Amino acid sequence: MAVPAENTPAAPASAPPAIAFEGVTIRFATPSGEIHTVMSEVDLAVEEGTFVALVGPSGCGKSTLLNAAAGLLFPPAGTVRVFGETLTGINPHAAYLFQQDALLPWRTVLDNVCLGLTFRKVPKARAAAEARRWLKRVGLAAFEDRFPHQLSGGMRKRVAIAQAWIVNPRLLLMDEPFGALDVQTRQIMENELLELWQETRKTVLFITHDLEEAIALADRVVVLSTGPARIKGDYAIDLKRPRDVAEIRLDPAFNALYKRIWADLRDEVLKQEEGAHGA
Ligand SMILES: Nc1ncnc2c1ncn2[C@@H]1O[C@H](COP(=O)(O)OP(=O)(O)OP(=O)(O)O)[C@@H](O)[C@H]1O
Repeated sequence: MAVPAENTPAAPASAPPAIAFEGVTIRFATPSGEIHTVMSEVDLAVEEGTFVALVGPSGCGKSTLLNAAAGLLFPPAGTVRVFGETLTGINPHAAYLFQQDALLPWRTVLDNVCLGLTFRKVPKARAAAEARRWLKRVGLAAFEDRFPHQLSGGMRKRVAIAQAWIVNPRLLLMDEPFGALDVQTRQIMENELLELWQETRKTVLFITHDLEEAIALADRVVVLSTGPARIKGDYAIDLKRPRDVAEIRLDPAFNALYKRIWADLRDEVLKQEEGAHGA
């Protein structure tokens, strides 16, 4: 049975959240010069080691929130804290995975996976050895000399995952990382991500349009309202782990959670649709 996240035991006072948005407001100027408030006074704390999924209607500000967590944009009001420290530049603890992978097309798979270590001045031989270890871990040991265009979508995603994990980030920011994959590949990748997460227990903030994916993967699903975004709902997902994303969908508790969260999300999606059609 799901309980609201606010009813779950609090983390020890000594451990600050991995990421905390405190009263975060974000505005953009529109081309006509008007100010568009994307989110207003958002408070959200993500405890270290948890997997949190963010869902919300299209355009409500999910990616914007992730960009604020990455230190790619700074809110005019409110604070973003990372492991207790106010974020004032690029988040040094975070790795970012986008829907479109950001592999360099002119570099081999091995060189792409090495990138983060190379930037950190890790000696070449050590970086290559570590990259090979990661390529083995994601099942791509035989593909290190390939270029990204010679890989399938799922394989490119595995390279991107190895690229992110190799630098041992404390926080993974994932913006619909599997959105562009076919259904079967997506399920395989979701299970691989869960396996890796289970081993490493990194903090994950994961955006998805797909509520089923959110429930199957996460410890907690946060629903954002249509703009200006605020936290509409916050649900603890206490389904058993380890999980298989296909099997967990058959669990009656999964269905019950889906119904509850969808009731929240559906209202916001309808409001967004009405707004988009000028109702
Ligand atoms: N750099 C920017 N300048 C101006 N407006 C922006 C900028 N970035 C985002 N926006 C606006 O902020 C709002 C939220 O965008 P965002 O991409 O965060 O939404 P989202 O929930 O991730 O959308 P989707 O689910 O469709 O990917 C949108 O109205 C978008 O047009």
